[in-house]
Amino acid sequence: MARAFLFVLDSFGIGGASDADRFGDAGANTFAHIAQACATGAADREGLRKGPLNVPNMLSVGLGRASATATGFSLGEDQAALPSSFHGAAEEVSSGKDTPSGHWEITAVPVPFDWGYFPQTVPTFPSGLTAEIVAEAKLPGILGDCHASGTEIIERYGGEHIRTGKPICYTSADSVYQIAAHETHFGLERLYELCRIVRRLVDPLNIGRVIARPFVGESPADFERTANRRDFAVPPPEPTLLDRLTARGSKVIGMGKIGDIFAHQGVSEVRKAAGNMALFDATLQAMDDARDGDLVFANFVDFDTLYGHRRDIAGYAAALEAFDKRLPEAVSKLKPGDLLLLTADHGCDPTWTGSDHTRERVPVVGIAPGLQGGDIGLRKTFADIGETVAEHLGLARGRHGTSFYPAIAKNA
Ligand SMILES: O=P(O)(O)O[C@H]1O[C@H](CO)[C@@H](O)[C@H]1O
Ligand SMILES: [Mn+2]
Ligand SMILES: [Mn+2]
Repeated sequence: MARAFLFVLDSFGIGGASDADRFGDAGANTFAHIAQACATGAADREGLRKGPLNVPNMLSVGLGRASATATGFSLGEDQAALPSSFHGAAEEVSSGKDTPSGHWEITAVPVPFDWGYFPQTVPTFPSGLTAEIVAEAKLPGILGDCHASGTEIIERYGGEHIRTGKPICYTSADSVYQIAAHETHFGLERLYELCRIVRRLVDPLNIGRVIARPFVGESPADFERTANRRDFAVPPPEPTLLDRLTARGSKVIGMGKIGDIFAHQGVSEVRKAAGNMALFDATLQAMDDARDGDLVFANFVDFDTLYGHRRDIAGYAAALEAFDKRLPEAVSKLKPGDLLLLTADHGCDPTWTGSDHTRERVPVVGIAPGLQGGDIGLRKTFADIGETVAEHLGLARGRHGTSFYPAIAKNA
């Protein structure tokens, strides 16, 4: 049984989703398009990075082979696989390409129902909803009321927000109601309280998340979002892997956004840190703290928020390279019987149009010292990940997904 470590590289898709055209995403491929841009020098940035995408450690646990399974794209020469490493790709069955759907499906609870979405109109929010929010939260009104990129809308309305006290409300292709407000002029606690009110009011519309997007700065040139983002998600529709683990007394340590994504259900402990690297440090500490039967579940959000949505190819490539450099530190923490698995919750191809997520397959790669490892092929649902971790940690089978544990354990 030992321990399990699940790392989600938020938005690191590898293309090839069979239903991508339903989302307008046919051909989107976060990994391949970044790698191709790097190969041509299109992702060079002075002082940041240069040349071909340099991720040898992820390749050594099978990222290249996982990509080949998803679409046929592989990055240069095949890398020597580490002993006990396994690799494959997984397709999402949930109806949305959002963060909660991806994470819940990873924990063996796919989301078959359709979320509520706000239309591509201005205003985007129903007038009755806005009237209720304004009245209950005693606001002078709202700004935005449209689909937008979070950084651009702060640039556009940040000044007016500070002057008028009206929060900036916007949405995206995801099932979200996002609220940007200044940490001091509006107040961080007041923003969270507003989000709680909105959470309740959008429940009947089946909206997945209300997200507080606090920022600081005094002018468009220096407005900056802070690490105090908070997501108010609806709880998963069924008990997840996390609930099944905590119910039998195991500890689930949720790193970064994990607690919020699961509406704090099944998460024994939340540990946060600002930025991927600080989060990596905190995750290494959590790996030390985990006992047999425990799960450390980490979400590395910068890939998505800072680079995917911002369509910043060089930034995304540099973030992958920085993560890759640290991977051996996590691998060195593994003891016989442990399982480390790297995956993603959806794509966010920085070469794609717009600023939304992209429907993609995700990598399922990792290492399980003591097991044989090998090719796990193309999995039909992310839920296979959750069921594999469940079997590894000694839980009974769940209702969704098929464990690939027998495949990697054979001849161990
Ligand atoms: O543009 P920003 O504010 O980063 O918003 C993005 O973050 C949201 C939550 O992940 C997504 O729905 C997308 O809209
Ligand atoms: Mn995500
Ligand atoms: Mn996102």
